[in-house]
Amino acid sequence: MSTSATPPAKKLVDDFSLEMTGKDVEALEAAAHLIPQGTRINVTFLGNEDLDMRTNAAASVRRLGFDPVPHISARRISSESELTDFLQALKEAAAPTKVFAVGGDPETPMGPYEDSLSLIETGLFPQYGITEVNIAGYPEGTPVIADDVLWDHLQRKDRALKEQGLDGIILTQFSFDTDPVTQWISDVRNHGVDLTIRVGVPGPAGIKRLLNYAQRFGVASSAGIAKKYGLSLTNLLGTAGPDRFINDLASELTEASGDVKLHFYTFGGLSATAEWIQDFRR
Ligand SMILES: NC(=O)C1=CN([C@@H]2O[C@H](COP(=O)(O)OP(=O)(O)OC[C@H]3O[C@@H](n4cnc5c(N)ncnc54)[C@H](O)[C@@H]3O)[C@@H](O)[C@H]2O)C=CC1
Ligand SMILES: Nc1nc(=O)c2c([nH]1)NC[C@@H]1CN(c3ccc(C(=O)N[C@@H](CCC(=O)O)C(=O)O)cc3)CN21
Repeated sequence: MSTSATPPAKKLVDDFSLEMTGKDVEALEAAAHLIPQGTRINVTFLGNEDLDMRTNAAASVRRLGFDPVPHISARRISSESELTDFLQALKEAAAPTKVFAVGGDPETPMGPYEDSLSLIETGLFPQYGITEVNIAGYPEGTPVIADDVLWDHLQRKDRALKEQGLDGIILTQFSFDTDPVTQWISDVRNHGVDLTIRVGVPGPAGIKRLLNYAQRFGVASSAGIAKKYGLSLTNLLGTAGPDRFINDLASELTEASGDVKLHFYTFGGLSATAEWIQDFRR
């Protein structure tokens, strides 16, 4: 159950995107009737899945009438041929026009690509039918990368994409607090970056799971933030959804925020998220 969306929040939820893992193909089939045709569905690049699972998941997204956005994690790619094999397999199975290029959590790159800029700079994406590259954004920063490095790379990726005639979108790490998000959106614009921003929000999920992921990814979840979001620290068995977060965010955005949309991290709850969104928009 969720509280309902304010009118600006309804607008913000339009054209949302979702995320699935390579293990979620059956879950996507079950949830498909709840999701508008053409919706962007991202396919994660987790370390415990292989290229076939990811390709197969992207193919199911396409087959069910959605727009696949496969993730490519630079540091998890062991060779150039692994990258081109993956791009070729994706093209044949799912014909994606969009990818999410991200650095990847491994401390040391497993092959020739240290970061997402190196993936973009291979110039390979347009050769495989990709017209839009999504890149990561961190409203709260991220523990392993210094802020000045993040800003520098954001600007360089923006420029590299424009030079290749590729569209770009920023997809953000999830957050439980809208304050750093709205501040960061304004900072992005002040850095001269005009790309559409998809703010990452968790779908409804168990509080324990949400707090675990937050800790793993360096997302703030202090008692004050948890309370504001609706995460009860005394009821870890409960669940929490992003209704307050989305209503707050919608009320804090201004003309100067530019184009802002939402991306839902489903964390194993694809159907629950799709149902939650339907309910929230009603
Ligand atoms: N936001 C998201 O949804 C996701 C984020 N990530 C993680 O976010 C981090 C950065 O990715 P991007 O923003 O695309 O950065 P990026 O690829 O644009 O790299 C920016 C700078 O940070 C360095 N860097 C990247 N990953 C690093 C790491 N794991 N450890 C130490 N230095 C690193 C790069 O060498 C480069 O100098 C990675 O750890 C990535 O795995 C991973 C999956 C999803
Ligand atoms: N730094 C960083 N690294 C990431 O890998 C990452 C982020 N940030 N931000 C959020 C996204 C979304 N992420 C995830 C991570 C795990 C599942 C997942 O479904 N994992 C399990 C099943 C669920 C569970 O048991 O918790 C799996 O099957 O592997 C989904 C999305 C990874 N992502």
